[in-house]
Amino acid sequence: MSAELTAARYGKTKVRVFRIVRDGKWHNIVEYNVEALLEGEIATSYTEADNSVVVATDSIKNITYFLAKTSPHILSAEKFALHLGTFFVSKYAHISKAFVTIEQLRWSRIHVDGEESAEGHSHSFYRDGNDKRVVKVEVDGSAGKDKLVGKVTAGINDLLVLKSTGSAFENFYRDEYATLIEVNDRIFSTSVDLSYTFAPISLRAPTDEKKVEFVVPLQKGEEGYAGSVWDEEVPARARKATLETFAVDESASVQATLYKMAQRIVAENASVNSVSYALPNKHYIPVDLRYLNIDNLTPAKAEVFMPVDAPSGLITATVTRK
Ligand SMILES: O=c1[nH]c(=O)c2[nH]c(=O)[nH]c2[nH]1
Repeated sequence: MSAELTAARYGKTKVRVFRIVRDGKWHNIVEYNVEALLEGEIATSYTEADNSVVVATDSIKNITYFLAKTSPHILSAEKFALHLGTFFVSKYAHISKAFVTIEQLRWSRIHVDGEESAEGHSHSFYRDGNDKRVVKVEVDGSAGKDKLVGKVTAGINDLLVLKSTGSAFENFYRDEYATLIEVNDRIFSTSVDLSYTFAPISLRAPTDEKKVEFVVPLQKGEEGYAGSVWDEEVPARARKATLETFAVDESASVQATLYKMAQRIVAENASVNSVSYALPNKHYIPVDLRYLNIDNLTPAKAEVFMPVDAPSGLITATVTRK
């Protein structure tokens, strides 16, 4: 029997980064969990115990903190991920690709009655949700270190939502295994995982010796600006489309609501190529109180429910621009 190495990628994960950007008395903050993985001419580190090709994962962590301190793009997860990926591929001749994933935790300004501005407090924040923004970046230098290509996927994980009506599930396939009762009114709850992709972008290689430069190619308003990942409004529009569609849709199924959410994100974001959702159907079962002669089962009378952790349905799909 013989076998060979067919894939190899390594790096650091769960690098926890908190950064303050001070603008006078106004503080801007971000909290990121960063993963940075590298590919390239590293096979011998696996096959021949040759560590000379290994940029230590400890160094990868150190670089993440170094750029968190020095990158002018730290407040944007997309730009910071692209900056970090560009650095690895530019700095190390034998590293051809970098895969950077950033999970951004929520911190929003506290609003204090009669104090500060409408934007909220200048330096006090709270965690206003357990959903995370997720940005996945691949920086590919395999066609040449001056021909860097960036591939970006971004989205949201763990956005928990529930609606107490406006959801039905009827006319599904019936056979001897179908025990589920059709309902024209039910609870619909899901924990949204959303991701959307942009067309690959070309990235400018750093021109300085230390390879720390990262130039955002074109800003909004500049000639040739293509939107794409540089459009900082995409995350807010995608979150709003998800929440609003969920709220107002008269849902025939998780599938049908998912499709409407994805359609709206594609329609509203010219640079988004495809949208994927993974929606667990978190079941809430009306408690049967017939043994006490109490009706808690007919939809209009169903008031007490048992939330079910497992199993849940899991509805997924990708909608791609034609
Ligand atoms: O919206 C739904 N989609 C399904 O595919 C499904 N299957 C099921 O049992 N309940 C539901 N609900």
